[in-house]
Amino acid sequence: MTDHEPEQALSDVVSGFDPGTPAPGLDDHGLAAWLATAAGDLLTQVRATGLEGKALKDAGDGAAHDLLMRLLAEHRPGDAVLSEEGKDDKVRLTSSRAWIVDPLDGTREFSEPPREDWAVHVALWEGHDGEGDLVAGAVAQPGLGRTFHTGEPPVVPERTSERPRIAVSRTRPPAFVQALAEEIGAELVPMGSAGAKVISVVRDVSDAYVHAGGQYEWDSAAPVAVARAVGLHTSRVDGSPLRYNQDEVLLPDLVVCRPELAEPILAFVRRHGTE
Ligand SMILES: Nc1ncnc2c1ncn2[C@@H]1O[C@H](COP(=O)(O)O)[C@@H](OP(=O)(O)O)[C@H]1O
Ligand SMILES: [Mg+2]
Repeated sequence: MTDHEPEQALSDVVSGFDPGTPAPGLDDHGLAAWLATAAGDLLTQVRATGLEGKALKDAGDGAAHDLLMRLLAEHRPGDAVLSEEGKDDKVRLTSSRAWIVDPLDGTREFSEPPREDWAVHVALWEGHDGEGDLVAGAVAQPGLGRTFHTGEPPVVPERTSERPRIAVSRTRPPAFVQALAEEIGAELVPMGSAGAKVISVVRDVSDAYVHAGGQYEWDSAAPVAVARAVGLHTSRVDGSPLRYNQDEVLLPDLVVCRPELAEPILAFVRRHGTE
């Protein structure tokens, strides 16, 4: 294989990709799921081009972003969009509808086949003047062949582990979560992608996801919409609500967990902070 072959394969994949058309009259939940699934399918093809490392990460981020922007402009032309990979158009702050998308969450893990802890996030916020909330969301996890969304929220299985399992970043776990785990008798489950970690709670692969130290609205919007729809607890680590479509898109910490774990986790943070 010559060096330019992966680039040629990428160009063929991107130009040849056909997402099809959404079913007529599809509602916002269904559209979010359709969009996330389509971008996930494209990313799966991008991952098979032979690109590696940074070239693969950049190709995935760019291809998924371009596809989502094109499809949103086509199917929801009046709506604002906030994407990790795009310029932040502040028109979203005066729009009553803003899509918040992370075209490829867990970019690092995407570039490490066959890891499956990466995802596509598509969420919709509705409101006015910064007062509003998430109304729909979808998280595609192509490595699992599944898209989790608010149109058909899955049933969270009975908890299979008596000892709580806390999902944390595999590359930058917050230090306080180790102390938290010791205090509540939990074990840590390191994993990439904020979406994959929230979905691990939905799937009973973990019981909580605790993060602090940095993150943006797109990292958590769609996963949090799904987590709320299935009845999980979602908040900042100080217990206050997660707020989206804000002027400042930094949203550096969160707790998503089975409802019975919220109080022990939040009580630990009240007592010890996150430093
Ligand atoms: N301290 C931090 N500052 C900024 N972003 C962070 C962060 N920790 C995690 N993230 C973002 O949250 C997502 C999940 O991270 P992790 O896998 O470490 O848990 C990643 O999104 P992207 O892959 O979309 O960049 C990552 O960039
Ligand atoms: Mg992300």
